[in-house]
Amino acid sequence: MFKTIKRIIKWTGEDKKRLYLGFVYSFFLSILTALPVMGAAYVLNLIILDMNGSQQLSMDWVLYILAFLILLVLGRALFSYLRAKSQESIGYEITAKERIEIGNILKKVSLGFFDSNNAGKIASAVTTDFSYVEMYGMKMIDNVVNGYICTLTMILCLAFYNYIIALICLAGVGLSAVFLRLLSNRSNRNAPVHQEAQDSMIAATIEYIRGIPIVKAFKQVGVSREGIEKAYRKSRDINVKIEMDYVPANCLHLFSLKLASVAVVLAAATMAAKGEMAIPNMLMMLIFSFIIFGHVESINNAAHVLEIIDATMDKLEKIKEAEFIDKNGKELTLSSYDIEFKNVSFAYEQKDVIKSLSFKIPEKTTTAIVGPSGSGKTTICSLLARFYDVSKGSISIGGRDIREMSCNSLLRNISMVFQNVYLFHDTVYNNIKFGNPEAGKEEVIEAAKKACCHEFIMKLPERYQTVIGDTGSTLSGGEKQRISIARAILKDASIVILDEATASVDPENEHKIQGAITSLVKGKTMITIAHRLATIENADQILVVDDGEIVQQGSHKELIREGKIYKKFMSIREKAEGWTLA
Ligand SMILES: Nc1ncnc2c1ncn2[C@@H]1O[C@H](COP(=O)(O)OP(=O)(O)OP(=O)(O)O)[C@@H](O)[C@H]1O
Repeated sequence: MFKTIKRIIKWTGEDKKRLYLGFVYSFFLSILTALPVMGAAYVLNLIILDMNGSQQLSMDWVLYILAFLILLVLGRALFSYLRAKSQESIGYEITAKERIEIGNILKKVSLGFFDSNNAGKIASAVTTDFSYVEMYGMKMIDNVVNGYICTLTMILCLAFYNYIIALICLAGVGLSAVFLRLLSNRSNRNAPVHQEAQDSMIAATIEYIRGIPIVKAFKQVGVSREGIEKAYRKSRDINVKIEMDYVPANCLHLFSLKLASVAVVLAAATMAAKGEMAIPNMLMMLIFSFIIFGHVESINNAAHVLEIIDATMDKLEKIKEAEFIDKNGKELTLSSYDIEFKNVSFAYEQKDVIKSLSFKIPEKTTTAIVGPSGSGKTTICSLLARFYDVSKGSISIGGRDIREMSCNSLLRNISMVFQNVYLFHDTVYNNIKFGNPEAGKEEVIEAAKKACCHEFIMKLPERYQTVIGDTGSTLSGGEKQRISIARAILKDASIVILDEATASVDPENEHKIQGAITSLVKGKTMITIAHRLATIENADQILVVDDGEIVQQGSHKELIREGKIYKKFMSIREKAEGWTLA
């Protein structure tokens, strides 16, 4: 528990001073909590002495004390405010910074990182897990550190009146600390298990929401719900088990505090009965002991949350340790755009996917990559964009190895149009402008016109300011594709990587998409994962990939002459498109 507190304090960085200042306010707060009780006991004592006739009560003196007590209460409110002001916002400020930092890290890691860290794990780390740190981090530090400050101050005040009662309280706090340690150890063991169950639950929820259209289409609602129900049930079972695991240590902790409370009451009452302690002082002791044990009880609650925070910090540190794919990359400006793959091999974890591949793509030419499903076409493009690094060999653009370049300077030269278009939940305008944040309104509209989208955008309710539904759900497939092409046109990069849609679109949309692509690739070096016959036939060069190797390379005519896999592939495409080759 204290290790986690030290860790959180370290994590507060520049705000550490504010945190420490909060501890100082807390110390004064404790004194201001103790003084009114002591003052009240003193006044009560005077009243009793007056009633006994042993001392005359001066009303002026009582009024002074009452005014002083009011001042103390106001002072308490002030220090409470100052403590909250200096400490409570720290958690929110730091987590906001951390979230931004993690967002930046995620942009720079290899895509392989996301294969081993599923979306649920990352999403829960930056949302739910982080909210524990955000909302409870400072509160829990307050509970523990300020709780102990207050406890020790109160015990010192008690010792001033009666050292036996102070010792009983100290013993109660000490004994509870032993059980607190037990509780802390259990929390330490259970927190990662709790988080894992939570990660699976979030991953299952994301999966369920993403899959809803397919589920509806196949009328498989029951089957799809099985996954999330299983994850929810598992989370429930784990949480119940964890709670049960806490019960013994929790009960022992509370029992030790209650036992100490009873001992305080008995000792104070005995002393009062023997006339060794005045009744008001006895009442004051009891109030003090309740305050002390109340603080220690909240430390118990904090122990559990602090262990969850500790596990969260472990998880976030792991994300932060992720290696940047371009850690040695420089900001380079390219002057030519010939692409060369030299003996490139690549494996996803253990699976060899690209095997010693070599080819050249001259600047401003078009290259079509064809091949069976799973042969490695997408992987080749991902390697060129450096979503992953090659395992062997090298890829160069304009004679520079892409590993010398930062991802920013590399991707500045590449536009990508994916088959599965991703549009942000934002306006049409911003979705296009994403291609070039510096672009003005005219340029955005110009790009939209070239990509044949201007017409349909003008028919949308808010035109360019229409907000696109989640992942573009309010637009047709062809419209989404054209918006993504407009985005790429606006980027105006020298290399275009295009994954041609496999799904057939209606002839009008097909025609418009082709028009948009023609505008996009004018004067560029283009690599297409090609499915349409026209694209393949018109390419300057065709690479036929099979099982991660280039099995044929050349122009359409050359490859048809060679026959082999290309001819077979083309005849399948012809049948699909209803063409016949001359
Ligand atoms: N992230 C990944 N992790 C592990 N294996 C992967 C990953 N992505 C692709 N693969 C595997 O690598 C091989 C090549 O995949 P790739 O997507 O490059 O093929 P493709 O030719 O583009 O296929 P398609 O035409 O079906 O899109 C396949 O066997 C695939 O299962």
